[in-house]
Amino acid sequence: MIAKETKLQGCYILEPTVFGDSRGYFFESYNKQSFDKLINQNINFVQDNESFSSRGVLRGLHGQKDEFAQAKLVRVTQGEVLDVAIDFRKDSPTYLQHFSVKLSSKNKKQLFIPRGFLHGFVVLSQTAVFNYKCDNWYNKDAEIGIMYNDSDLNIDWLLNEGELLISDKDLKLPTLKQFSP
Ligand SMILES: Cc1cn([C@H]2C[C@H](O)[C@@H](COP(=O)(O)OP(=O)(O)O[C@H]3O[C@@H](C)C(=O)[C@@H](O)[C@H]3O)O2)c(=O)[nH]c1=O
Repeated sequence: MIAKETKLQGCYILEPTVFGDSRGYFFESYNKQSFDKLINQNINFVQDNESFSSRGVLRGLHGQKDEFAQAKLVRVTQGEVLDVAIDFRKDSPTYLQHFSVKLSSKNKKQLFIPRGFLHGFVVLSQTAVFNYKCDNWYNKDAEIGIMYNDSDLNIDWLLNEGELLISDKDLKLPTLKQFSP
């Protein structure tokens, strides 16, 4: 596995070492010892999630507040998505900046998103299976979010607005200007 820090402090792109042979391939998708060493932190993941979505489905921008914040290690095991991490840490030099990367079952890239970030993705392939580890439990009451098309964040989702499929819940999220913590 190799890791490269993105422009957002503490947010890393990881690429596993893939062993291919006549049978197919093998790779370690997560190994606590090497992962912690690569990102120089001790992360204790406690929950694994999986979602399935069709092309155009956009989930986000989501986070959990205060002591319920979650760091996430995200990857795609079928299809391709554009994944977006937004630095939502008030004290960070890159506060409100975002980082986007295509994650796919083909490139096998993973993104580590620290606590205090918002996260979202849009599906670029016909369908996609999205898998992620979280270092804190889901807490419905601690959920926070910002509207995906917030004009201050100005995220390029690569697809046309008409192609997007978004939950009613996400369409009710506030803009940055409306957001009150
Ligand atoms: C996230 C989550 C949802 N749920 C339930 C609540 C709800 O009934 C159903 C669907 O939830 P949502 O609509 O919030 O699912 P979704 O929009 O896929 O939410 C996810 O989006 C991505 C971008 C993230 O970063 C995740 O942390 C998470 O917020 O699943 C859990 O039981 N546990 C969980 O950890």
